[in-house]
Amino acid sequence: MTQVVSTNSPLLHAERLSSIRGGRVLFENLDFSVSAGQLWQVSGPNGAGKSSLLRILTGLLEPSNGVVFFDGNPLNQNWSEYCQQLLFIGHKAAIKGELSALENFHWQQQLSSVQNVDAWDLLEKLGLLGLEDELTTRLSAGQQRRVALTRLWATQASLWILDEPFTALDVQGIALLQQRFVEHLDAGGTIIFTSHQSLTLSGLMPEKLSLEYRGEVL
Ligand SMILES: Nc1ncnc2c1ncn2[C@@H]1O[C@H](COP(=O)(O)OP(=O)(O)OP(=O)(O)O)[C@@H](O)[C@H]1O
Repeated sequence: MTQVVSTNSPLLHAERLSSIRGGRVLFENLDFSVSAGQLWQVSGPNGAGKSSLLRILTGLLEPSNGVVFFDGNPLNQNWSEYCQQLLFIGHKAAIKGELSALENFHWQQQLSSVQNVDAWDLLEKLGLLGLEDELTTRLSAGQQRRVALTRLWATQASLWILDEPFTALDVQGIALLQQRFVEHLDAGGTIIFTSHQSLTLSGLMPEKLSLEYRGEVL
């Protein structure tokens, strides 16, 4: 069951966020608010700073300037609550190549708060049945992505931050993931994701945050 934060303030609020990396200003003075139950898509060309922004929102990367608020408080003052509510899947899917799909699932289960889901049902849903004992490093890119995404069916986190979750998925995988988005949003959950593609499932109408590529070096 998704835990929904009850608050009148935005779930997540970015104030005057700036990021300078590799000697380039990626973005400056970004202000936006994400309410519980919303779907946000961060888009922009390669190198525009999408992953950097997501990592700042997760607290993994310090902004050069600005503050991220969760439930009305700066992240560092609300850290333990934030970690309980957050599920982050980065661009490089967090799976262990030396473990099988099944072992990866169990490993993830031990790391995070999870719903009681049947691993075999989940592997079947994600088209991984029959591959459960294969080392994930030997799976295709799309299959590895599917292993990483099993977390979305097992988590209790209400806020999902997902970097390129659709990468490498086939048509059926994309549809499955979009359906999972719908279920999470219907349950009051919140999703912020990056993608170069448009969502195809009707009913999924993300708020858009577009970053531009700024080539000038400081
Ligand atoms: N670890 C790092 N150290 C220094 N600079 C970095 C680092 N990672 C990224 N950068 C800089 O930040 C810029 C933006 O990277 P980022 O990954 O946020 O872009 P992106 O919009 O997610 O790109 P893509 O669409 O290719 O995934 C890069 O072009 C690079 O100059």
